[in-house]
Amino acid sequence: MSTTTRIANVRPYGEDPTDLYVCDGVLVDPVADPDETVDADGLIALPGLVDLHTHLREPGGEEAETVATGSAAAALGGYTAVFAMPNTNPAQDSPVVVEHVWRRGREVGLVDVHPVGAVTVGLGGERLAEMGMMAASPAGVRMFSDDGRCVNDPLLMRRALEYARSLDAVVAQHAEDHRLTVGAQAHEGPVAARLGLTGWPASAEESIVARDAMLAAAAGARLHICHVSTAGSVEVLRWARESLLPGTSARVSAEVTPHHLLLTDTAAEDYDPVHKVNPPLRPEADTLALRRALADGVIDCVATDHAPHAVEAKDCEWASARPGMLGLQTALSVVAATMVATGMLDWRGVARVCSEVPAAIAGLGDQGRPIAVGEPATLTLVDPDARWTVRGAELASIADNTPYEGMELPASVVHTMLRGRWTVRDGKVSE
Ligand SMILES: NC(=O)N[C@@H](CC(=O)O)C(=O)O
Repeated sequence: MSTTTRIANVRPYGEDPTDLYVCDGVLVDPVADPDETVDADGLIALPGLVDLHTHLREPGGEEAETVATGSAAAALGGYTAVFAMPNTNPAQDSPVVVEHVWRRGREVGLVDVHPVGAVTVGLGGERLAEMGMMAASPAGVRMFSDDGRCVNDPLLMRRALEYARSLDAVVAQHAEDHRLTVGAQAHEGPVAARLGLTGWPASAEESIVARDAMLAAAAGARLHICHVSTAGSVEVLRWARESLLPGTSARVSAEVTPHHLLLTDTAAEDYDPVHKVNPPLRPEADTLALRRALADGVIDCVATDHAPHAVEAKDCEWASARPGMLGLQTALSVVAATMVATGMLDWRGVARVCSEVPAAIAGLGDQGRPIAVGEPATLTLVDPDARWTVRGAELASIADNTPYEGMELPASVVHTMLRGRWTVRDGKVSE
């Protein structure tokens, strides 16, 4: 028998309080005697968050994260769908591996897990992977990326875009010209020079963004730029939108990570590898340009680049440490701190950049939907007035490499609902 739930006094998108009713996984008209009432006084309802950029590490990196622990972190962070990047071991470059990750996601059932397919075999940058076979697998892959590596060869990138177009898929590029970042450890600038760390120049990212926008325009294909980190990339994207793409069938979208909205290159001054990430943290002028670009739509959405690493990979000297930071459980709070508290986005804007737009970029039909009768009951309920202190050891991930350790952040996720089922209640994963 169907049960009905009333979510009482909730504020959709931060607007006026109302009651939402849920039955059989969808939002329905008011019901006289609901089976369950959840008091949501003071809470904001957002459509469930969608992350286009997550590293779940399974298969092969289970000492840092698994589909189960990463799904728990995602649900606790308010996410209802995540895209799992293919730099696993073996890589997600074949139908069998993407299907494995997709099935594990369904077994765990806390969040929709969409495996991203590799563009090239083994992320080796030499031969295209079986993109068509991955698209045809039960995982239905529609996003391809070599994330962690750039598809550096322009001819291979062109072929990938053309092939993706025929599959109605998007290529997500990790924009880094590897010829310009050999040995790079931190943003190329005065801070890295002072610390004696080899620099990662902004132009290594910006030149690939420009090149790939042109390749996408010529191919009439869909390109997504991962983790945009510089003011120059924003200007290239703005130019592509205004001058290059009109009149073509191409689409170019872009994401920014929470850590690039909040943290700057000076974080490396403590030489703590928890602050080492790819692309590197940039100077404050970039951070502020990224916030403005997210507010005005030149950057389309937020993606976490959740990158768990085992202790051995981080508890070492800077140069040997692996790049990457946890992000799933802190993303919404960092967006609240950088975009809402600064007045640059309201909660409707947060719904747009953390749910609606990423769902549209990935072509998800049943996520990022309006909070309205007849729509899926896939929701995140947020306490905008809460403040909490981040403790890596208390996060659901196996790894604890959060750059926000000990930091007090605003806004917390209280409940998460996936198609009418609570995945998180009162800040805890539902059994
Ligand atoms: N973003 C990161 O710093 N790390 C990513 C991959 C990458 O290097 O982009 C990871 O998989 O750890």
